Amino acid sequence: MTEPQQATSLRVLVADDERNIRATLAICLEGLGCAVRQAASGDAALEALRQEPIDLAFLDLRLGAESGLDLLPRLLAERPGLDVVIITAYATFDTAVEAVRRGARDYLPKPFTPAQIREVVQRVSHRRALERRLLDLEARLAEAAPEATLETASPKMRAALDLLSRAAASEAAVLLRGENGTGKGVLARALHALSPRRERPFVTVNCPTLSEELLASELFGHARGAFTGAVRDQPGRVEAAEGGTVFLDEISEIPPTLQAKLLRFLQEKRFERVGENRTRAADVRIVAATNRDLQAEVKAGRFREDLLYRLDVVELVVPPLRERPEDLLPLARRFVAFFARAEGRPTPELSPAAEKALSAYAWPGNVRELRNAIERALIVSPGQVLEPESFPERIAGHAAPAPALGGDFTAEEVEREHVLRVLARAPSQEEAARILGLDASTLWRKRKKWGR
Ligand SMILES: Nc1ncnc2c1ncn2[C@@H]1O[C@H](COP(=O)(O)OP(=O)(O)OP(=O)(O)O)[C@@H](O)[C@H]1O
Repeated sequence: MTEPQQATSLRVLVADDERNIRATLAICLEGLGCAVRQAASGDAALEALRQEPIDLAFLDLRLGAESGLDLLPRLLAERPGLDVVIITAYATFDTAVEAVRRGARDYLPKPFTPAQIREVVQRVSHRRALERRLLDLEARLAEAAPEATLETASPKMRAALDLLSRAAASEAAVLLRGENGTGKGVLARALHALSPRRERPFVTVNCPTLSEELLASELFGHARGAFTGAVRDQPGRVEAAEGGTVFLDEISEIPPTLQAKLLRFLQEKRFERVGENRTRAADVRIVAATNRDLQAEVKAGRFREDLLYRLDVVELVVPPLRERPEDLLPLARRFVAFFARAEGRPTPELSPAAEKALSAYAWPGNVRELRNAIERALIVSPGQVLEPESFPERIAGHAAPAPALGGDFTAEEVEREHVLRVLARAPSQEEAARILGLDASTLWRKRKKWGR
């Protein structure tokens, strides 16, 4: 995590009718690295806010004849994110409460010390840095994967999606089965989005990542003191998802005692928080996913048969990527476009050899592996065409041998290979044309002929 932003870049307004106070505060704030504006009246303060993106204002409770409390909402209306600290020689509990009620962040009785000012400035800088970081993370999360597509040309996937949309309308528990990375999480979310519960929360619980106690608490919540670290009452995911869907990922990893609790919850929609006797009810739909053969787990005595039958009222098998070859290239192109956009560069093309390599590879890690391979390919290949070499050897190795000089290839095959490779490494078409000694229109015609 980056360090919270230092006070240096805070822009601070000091609004006080006493010149001495303004000057003292300004010196102190400048000493902390802030850029300071001064205002002797309410109008001057408003004007300063209009002109500059002020972060923090110290506002006197009595600005001459004006009331700082009345001015406060006007300042906030001018700049909604502003932090305001009321300063006053007439400190009373009531005015402090009223100031906070009207939106002040803090309240400082005069005379104040430089240490108090430093503390205020540090608090504000710290909070602002955290806010920015949160916004940044939210933006990056939204960018992390392209919108999942439910379009498919694969008959197997089509059948799975048809079943998904039929199941969505019902209340039945759904079990998604498929290898890692096939998109079970994506489909669980799609099921929720297609269901009548779509306006309510979709909440994921990742079963293998937690200890038994923490998983129980994650699902059903806990009472204060239920275990070490349980410092307050805490609702679980089941409560957080009220009216919506809970997605239990990797359900086979759920320990036996919790299997019993989950079974009861599926039967009665009732549960207790860990460490509490009160029985609560929740209205949620359960969707679970597994990459294991749960029948085999039942036979081996690791998974309760009655729970399995409650979970797989509708069982949906998500085919691995190698069994839906029709989806491979459309998905790959989608990822190429997505990661190119994230880097702010034009979308490169996949060369025929690269397409061939991608199509021939078995993708044991499924859609996730494809996504990661494309993300990496864009990093290592700045040009406009992705060649097999842009991909890791295990994938590139599936490409047909490239036409080589002096080999059994036609002149056009060699020329095509050469031109496409230059296009792949050149930063622009113009530069590629220059290297190849072709004019732009000839290069364009050749590309068109080769379908590039
Ligand atoms: N149809 C799709 N369109 C776009 N992206 C997809 C699609 N299917 C899967 N992905 C992407 O592939 C990755 C893996 O998907 P997801 O996590 O849903 O798989 P999973 O089967 O739940 O995996 P695991 O079993 O490992 O939890 C994610 O980055 C997801 O965004």
